[in-house]
Amino acid sequence: MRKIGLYYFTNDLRFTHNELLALACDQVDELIGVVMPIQISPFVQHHSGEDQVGEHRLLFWQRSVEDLARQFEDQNQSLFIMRSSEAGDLIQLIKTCQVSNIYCNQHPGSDEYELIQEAQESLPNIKVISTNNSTLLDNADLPFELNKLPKSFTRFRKLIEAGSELLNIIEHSPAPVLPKLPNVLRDNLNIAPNISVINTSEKSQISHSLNQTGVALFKGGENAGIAHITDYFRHSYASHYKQTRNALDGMSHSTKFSPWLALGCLSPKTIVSTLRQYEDQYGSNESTYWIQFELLWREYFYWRARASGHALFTNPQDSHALTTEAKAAFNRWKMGNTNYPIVDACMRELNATGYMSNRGRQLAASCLIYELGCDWRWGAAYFETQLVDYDVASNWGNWSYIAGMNGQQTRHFDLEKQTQMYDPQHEFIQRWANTNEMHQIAK
Ligand SMILES: Cc1cc2nc3c(=O)[nH]c(=O)nc-3n(C[C@H](O)[C@H](O)[C@H](O)COP(=O)(O)OP(=O)(O)OC[C@H]3O[C@@H](n4cnc5c(N)ncnc54)[C@H](O)[C@@H]3O)c2cc1C
Repeated sequence: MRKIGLYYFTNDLRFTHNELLALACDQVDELIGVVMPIQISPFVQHHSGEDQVGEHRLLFWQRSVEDLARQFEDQNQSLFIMRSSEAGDLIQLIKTCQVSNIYCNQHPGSDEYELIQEAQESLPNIKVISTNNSTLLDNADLPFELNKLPKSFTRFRKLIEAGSELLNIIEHSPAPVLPKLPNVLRDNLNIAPNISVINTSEKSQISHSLNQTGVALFKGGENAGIAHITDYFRHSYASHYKQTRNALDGMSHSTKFSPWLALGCLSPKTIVSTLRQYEDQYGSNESTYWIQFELLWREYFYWRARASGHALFTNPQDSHALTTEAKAAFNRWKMGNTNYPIVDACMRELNATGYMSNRGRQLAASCLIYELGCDWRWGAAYFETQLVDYDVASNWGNWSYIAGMNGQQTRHFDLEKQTQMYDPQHEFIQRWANTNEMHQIAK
């Protein structure tokens, strides 16, 4: 019997160096590639006060999906988008196309994970092949059971680094050859009303409006991501990363890999593999090590999200008790009008570009929680709507970490002192003080 596979793309929007896609192409005779639409949940809408995804995040995602769709077209295939991320729609599609195998990344978000579980429970004969397609490590690599994940990052990192072969990654996965689309779909697309073909020739609706209000700092898609890492490692930035990474702006002060990593346009294995090549050629130092160190933070939050499930989104100090004053402060924070100049500059940068430095994120989060007395989840939810590099595990994990959840110490930053350290001449603050100057991003 012919095997029909369905590849469900979530945060692994890439064609090459996609081990799971290569596996699917090897195992099935016909393949349907579908992308999950970008959406924010009612929980996030409620906590952020926003009813849609910000234009920068949406545009980056659209470009990434289009880039992937183009790679499908190059092999005379099509990439589809689901009309919704409801399990019912997915189940309907599986039944209509007589799918036997589903391939999907092990997403750290509990909603995404449950969707696949629901499909599997309703269709017990379906084979679900789900691997860690967006992390450095696989479940089997972990030197501990997931329910015994170390509480502290340092302990986690040391255990991983002790198994040194885990991080000696040499990548060699050729671009896959796609099986053809199932005949049933090719002959009549109308039989699957819950999906539509991604048309790469249509101009994105929002790109025009974006030019009026902000700056697209990053171009979505695997090709743009590969161009970015190639360019990054062509320079000597990696050899100075540790000294520059905390800067509030400057495109080369930190790697800016995060948007492509978040959507899976780039695999972290590609980055580590390229980093190793750079070290072989130009030598390793504390800075090149530190890029790996930061990628291990990403890894830590991924596994923490997997271990926590829904608990990642809870706050024992429920915000119902919070006053309307806190809500008003939250709205001012979102707009960059808190009267804490460093935080306002960061928030205006986020709104104008969809990006904020790591230092900026820490200060903005600390201010919302400790100066303005808001529920940390409001801020996490707002970041979710805006960040081009939004990643459920890194975002909610970092916020809960600063808020001192999970038995961790709280992280309250002294904004005055941080301004002295990271913006002593107030250049960054000035750049964003006047919203008319939003386009002046430091290069
Ligand atoms: C409140 C808050 C929210 C955040 N939300 C996100 C998010 O939604 N998505 C996201 O990718 N990162 C998030 N981060 C982590 C970090 O701020 C960004 O990864 C980083 O700023 C991206 O810029 P870069 O690629 O130049 O980072 P670099 O400094 O160059 O770091 C290299 C890579 O390491 C990883 N990394 C670095 N720092 C962290 C960290 N603290 N936690 C997890 N991974 C890290 C990223 O993948 C990054 O691309 C958040 C941090 C905070 C404090």
